[in-house]
Amino acid sequence: MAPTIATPISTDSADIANFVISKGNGVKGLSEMGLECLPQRFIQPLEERISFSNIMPQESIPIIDMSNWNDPKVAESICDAAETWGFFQIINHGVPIDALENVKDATHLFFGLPAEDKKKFLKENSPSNNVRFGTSFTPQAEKALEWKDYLSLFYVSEDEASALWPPVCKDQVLEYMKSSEVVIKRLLEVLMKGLNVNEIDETKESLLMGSKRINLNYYPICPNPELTVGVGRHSDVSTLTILLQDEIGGLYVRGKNDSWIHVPPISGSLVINVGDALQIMSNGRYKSIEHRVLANGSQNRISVPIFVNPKPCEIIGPFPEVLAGGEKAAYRQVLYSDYVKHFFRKAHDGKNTVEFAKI
Ligand SMILES: CC(C)(COP(=O)(O)OP(=O)(O)OC[C@H]1O[C@@H](n2cnc3c(N)ncnc32)[C@H](O)[C@@H]1OP(=O)(O)O)[C@@H](O)C(=O)NCCC(=O)NCCSC(=O)/C=C/c1ccc(O)c(O)c1
Ligand SMILES: O=C(O)CCC(=O)C(=O)O
Ligand SMILES: [Fe+2]
Repeated sequence: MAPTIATPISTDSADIANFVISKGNGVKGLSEMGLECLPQRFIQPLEERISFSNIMPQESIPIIDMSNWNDPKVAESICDAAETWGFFQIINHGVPIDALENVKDATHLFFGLPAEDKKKFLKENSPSNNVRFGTSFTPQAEKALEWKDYLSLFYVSEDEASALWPPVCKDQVLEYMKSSEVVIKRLLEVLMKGLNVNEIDETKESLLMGSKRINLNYYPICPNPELTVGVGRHSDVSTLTILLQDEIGGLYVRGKNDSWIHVPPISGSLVINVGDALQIMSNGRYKSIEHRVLANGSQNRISVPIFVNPKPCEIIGPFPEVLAGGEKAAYRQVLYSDYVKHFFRKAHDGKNTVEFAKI
């Protein structure tokens, strides 16, 4: 008789949720048990799984060389990309390659920690609301969980980060955030000029980039990648998102007519996307486009998005400069922290978040 292999958990949904979410093992813990089948809790309805017939392999989001960022042609391509695609990649952006490599290494270091160490940063144990380790986006609101673990860090100050962020990654994350400040400002300046906003004064700075959140995402090898997702369809609630991905790939952006376009990894590049806050402030000129991430059956993937956001206490709405020519406001004035709470209280649901602010 074949020996029975003791499994550390049953496949019962409650046991799986306890092991993954409450015990701090994450989906990485499940993946490393060598499961042969995806547990039921992660199986997405058919319509949420990526069908390869809708993927456009010949299409690509723009790739913009930032070395001559003062060149009006570069500015034009940035504004065009933000209007037409909502997504683009930048190369020669000035963020040192070492800073990118170090933050990717640090992401692997954090997720490589034993569950007991990562558990200290679960919502219920974390020393601060600004530091959170978790699995999936909103497990309490989701019918099917996403195959993703994350560490989410809301930046308040260097001192707070030094005191509270996980020691294995905090220096590298802070260095990456600091070294990306220049390119973030340049992008916002260019995008604002395209809206007739010629100066980012203190008020505009707080509206556009008054807060930042950085997530370290870990997508472990999945036993049945075709049945689940790494991240479900959503648009970001940020002003702009600056995303660093590794060499694995798997991010898809919504194209025309229900199609999906892959964002191929380009060594040293950064993916930039418009978030809902910028869509609202530009009165719909710049678009926050739906995107999602596939699970992978053979490789572990990481990504590191920086969400550049309005300050939570700011009231956002279409800029007066955009409405000056008589254009009608498509969005009402909303308190940004109300907008974010609305986003965090529901499962990912494509482009629906922005309905909250529509007139
Ligand atoms: C977000 C709020 C408003 C929440 O504050 P507060 O009211 O004190 O409550 P809270 O208990 O911290 O969180 C409220 C809920 O949001 C959820 N939440 C908070 N932070 C996160 C997070 N990082 N990831 C997932 N859920 C979160 C919590 O689970 C809470 O749910 P519940 O416990 O009420 O059921 C506050 O922290 C704030 O104002 N932050 C500043 C602005 C900000 O952070 N903006 C976020 C931009 S992030 C952004 O653009 C995208 C993030 C994202 C994340 C995962 C993905 O998978 C993804 O695709 C995208
Ligand atoms: O992992 C990625 O490539 C994208 C993740 C994402 O969309 C997000 O965290 O908001
Ligand atoms: Fe996103």
